Amino acid sequence: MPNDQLRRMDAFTFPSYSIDLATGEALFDYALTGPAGEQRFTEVITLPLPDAPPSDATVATLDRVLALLHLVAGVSYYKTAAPARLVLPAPLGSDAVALVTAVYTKGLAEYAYRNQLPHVLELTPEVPPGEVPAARVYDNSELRPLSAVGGGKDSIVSLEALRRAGFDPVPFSVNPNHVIVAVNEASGLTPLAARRRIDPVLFELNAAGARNGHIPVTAINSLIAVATAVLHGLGPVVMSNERSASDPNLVWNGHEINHQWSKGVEAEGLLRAALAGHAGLTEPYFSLLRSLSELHIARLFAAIDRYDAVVTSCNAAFKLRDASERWCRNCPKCRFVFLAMAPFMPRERVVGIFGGDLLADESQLPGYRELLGVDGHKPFECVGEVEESVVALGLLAEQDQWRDAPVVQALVAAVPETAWATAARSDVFTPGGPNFVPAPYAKTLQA
Ligand SMILES: CC(=O)N[C@H]1[C@@H](OP(=O)(O)OP(=O)(O)OC[C@H]2O[C@@H](n3ccc(=O)[nH]c3=O)[C@H](O)[C@@H]2O)O[C@H](CO)[C@@H](O)[C@@H]1O[C@H](C)C(=O)N[C@@H](C)C(=O)N[C@@H](CCC(=O)O)C(=O)O
Ligand SMILES: Nc1ncnc2c1ncn2[C@@H]1O[C@H](COP(=O)(O)OP(=O)(O)OP(=O)(O)O)[C@@H](O)[C@H]1O
Repeated sequence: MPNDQLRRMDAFTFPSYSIDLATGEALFDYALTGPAGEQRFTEVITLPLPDAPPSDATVATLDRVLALLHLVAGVSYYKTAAPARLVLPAPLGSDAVALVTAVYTKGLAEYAYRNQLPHVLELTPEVPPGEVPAARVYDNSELRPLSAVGGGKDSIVSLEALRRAGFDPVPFSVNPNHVIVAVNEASGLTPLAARRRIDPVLFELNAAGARNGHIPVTAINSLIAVATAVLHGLGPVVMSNERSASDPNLVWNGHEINHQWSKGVEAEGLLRAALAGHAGLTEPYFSLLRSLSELHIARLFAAIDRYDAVVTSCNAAFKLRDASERWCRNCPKCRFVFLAMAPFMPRERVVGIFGGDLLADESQLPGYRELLGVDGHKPFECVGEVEESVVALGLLAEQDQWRDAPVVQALVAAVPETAWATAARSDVFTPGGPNFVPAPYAKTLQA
């Protein structure tokens, strides 16, 4: 469909979803409609099948989770046109409406900002009137946790903490690539995996110039994980979303723009409430690392060395096409994670993990100046706060192995006095902020 027709679409709808329990294949249908016609999409998500067929009660709970996943996963297709109307397919309780509203507004906020589409930040879903039958209550709180694995340091820290504390976690990933497969192999645990196939029409529309941009992918992965946990009779989904994921990159038209919104604590609360209200799950989902800074997590990671040959946090390794093999060594996330790990490891270890020494390479300086708040705003990437970067730099400047590295020297000279003063008072190693970690898991990180 030509781009000018796409831009005249006035509504996004959710015609149907279904699951084939013999194959685990779920189909999610979407439509853009308007005077120029209709553009349909189908996303296919294949859940891993359990050994025994699920009970009727399990299928009923699963159906409620899939109903939420259907609504949330529509963001990928909505964004090609950004019509003014978001028309939901069935009556929905207030918790679920709050989740959907936030996913399409706050979750698409970076997209709205970059495409200059302020109406997206104000979208209000149209919900058909009617009662939603109450969900059966499903107490999953004491069952084995499903631990989401993204191939980076954060989920490794969670997996190992859960294991040490005796929770017997099951690793879980959506579309595991070679990095995630290698991380799972290094863990020695038996993982579960789901497959997600975005409608290829989306890539054709992108190539033809459709609107594009960042989407709240963690909300989608989280709901796929919850659906898998329900189908397999497992307990809470454990995520590894850190404290700084809740902090916005900037404010635009009075709205916070946060690249990591669906990793933040607000999204976590909304997802939990929607899953409790709409699907009856007592303990659906939480982030074990919520109260920790990225720098703190990096310090915890440094105490674990069995994943050094495989751990990869760089997003370029997770692209659907033309992915890098491991760290690309030239993006904000590579720069930040190198800076965060370096204070807690021998130099040769961190250089070995990344395959290069970013702090010896002066071409990295402009990117590091952004991370340290010397230039521009916090990059639209999964990176820690400016304060965390300054604290890390301060720690490096005290170490013989790093003090003379060219990038460290140049940055120490560039960081303003005020930033050093803030870093000196910093609480980056003190857990804090709101979290939803259930009581039995609260001591996990100290085990
Ligand atoms: C890997 C990555 O960063 N991708 C972002 C990038 O996409 P790109 O075009 O370079 O490559 P692909 O990922 O292969 O995607 C191709 C197109 O497919 C569409 N798409 C993909 C996944 C999806 O779930 N929905 C989609 O619609 C999209 O049109 C792509 O162009 O740039 C895109 C545009 O800005 C981003 O949407 C891609 O981000 C992925 C969805 C992704 O998985 N990103 C994570 C690595 C990520 O950003 N994680 C955040 C957490 C954010 C959150 O709130 O959940 C983080 O690490 O901070
Ligand atoms: N493909 C995936 N399947 C399932 N969960 C995922 C996937 N990718 C990321 N996640 C989860 O989403 C959350 C955010 O991902 P993120 O990339 O920030 O974490 P990470 O890979 O563990 O660590 P890092 O921040 O070092 O990259 C984490 O809980 C992670 O486990």
